[in-house]
Amino acid sequence: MTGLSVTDLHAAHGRSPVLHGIDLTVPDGALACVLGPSGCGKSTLLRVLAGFHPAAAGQVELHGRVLDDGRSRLAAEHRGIGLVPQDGALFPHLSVAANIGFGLPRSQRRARVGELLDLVGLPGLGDRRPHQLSGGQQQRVALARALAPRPRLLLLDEPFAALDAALRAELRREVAATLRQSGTTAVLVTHDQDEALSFADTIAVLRHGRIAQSGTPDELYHRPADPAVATVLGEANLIPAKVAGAEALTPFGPLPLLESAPALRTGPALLRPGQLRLTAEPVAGTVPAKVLGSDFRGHDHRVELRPEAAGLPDVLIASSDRPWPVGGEAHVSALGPIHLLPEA
Ligand SMILES: Nc1ncnc2c1ncn2[C@@H]1O[C@H](COP(=O)(O)OP(=O)(O)OP(=O)(O)O)[C@@H](O)[C@H]1O
Repeated sequence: MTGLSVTDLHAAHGRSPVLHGIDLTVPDGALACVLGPSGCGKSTLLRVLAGFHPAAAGQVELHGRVLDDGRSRLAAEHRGIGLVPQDGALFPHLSVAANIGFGLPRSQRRARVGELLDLVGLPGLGDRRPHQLSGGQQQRVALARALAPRPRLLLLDEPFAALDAALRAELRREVAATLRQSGTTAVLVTHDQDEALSFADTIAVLRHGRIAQSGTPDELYHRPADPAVATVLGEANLIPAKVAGAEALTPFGPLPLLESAPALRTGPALLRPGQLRLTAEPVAGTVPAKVLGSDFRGHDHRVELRPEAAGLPDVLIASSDRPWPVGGEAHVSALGPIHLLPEA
């Protein structure tokens, strides 16, 4: 069943159009992510969904009920939509329990607040004030407060942006688990591709107020529609390729194709850093390269290389399980399958 359905949605700030025909479908209970750079219209989209900003045209529907069709709109307080803002926006003078129970009928408050404190992993902290909590705990309270009235849709506006990297990763895992446990349909907006890839069942890439592509994280990462989407989802090496039978001819030799019947015959092929292998000695099919940089990232080393072969980009990015001496030589080979993209 469809939870949220957005059709040909347009919105503007004054006379400046910001959203130019957004189509977005989020199945009931699914977690969706809208990924895009600053200024592409993410917050405007969330505000239209929440009912704080009017649609200029198009339609927003939640569980079959029209919320806005560009002419009439349902007031924000009647939409059953929760919002977790970037900074949590807790009431500083109220306890954690009072923050969570703020919008609830008095009779339900105690039981529901206790349930939510357990759900977000903060049992026993109901009497504290927000300033007595860490940043991550405050965001969990903001999530609990948004979930308290059992919203039909939860909107999350870069809710982890202010947290440090380790806590951000941990909290988004917890939040995704909490939302799945409560069966809540949710839309998260972010400019962080790791967040989108790890959080969502479906990702929509927003570019200049238009959805450039939507699909599962796996589809978008491995089969982006164009070079710009490829880059938004993570580091991308784009190398020239030409289809020949079941393979593509590339400067790394013939490589198998991801699609059995590719739509394109030539074009840049996508190789993620993990698809490049480095060896100290040349072997069949390797391309020599100079090591420009080697950075340890915990789980791997990001190696920047300048290939010494015609037809390749100036810089290649590889992922390696060991560091490579900067200024030294490495030999690069590529692993298929590869996916062809239209020219940028
Ligand atoms: N209140 C406003 N009045 C006029 N223009 C606005 C207003 N709010 C946003 N805009 C413009 O609309 C466009 C989209 O802004 P929006 O805040 O939706 O983008 P965003 O993707 O959420 O950006 P960020 O990630 O930086 O928050 C931008 O060009 C912005 O300057």
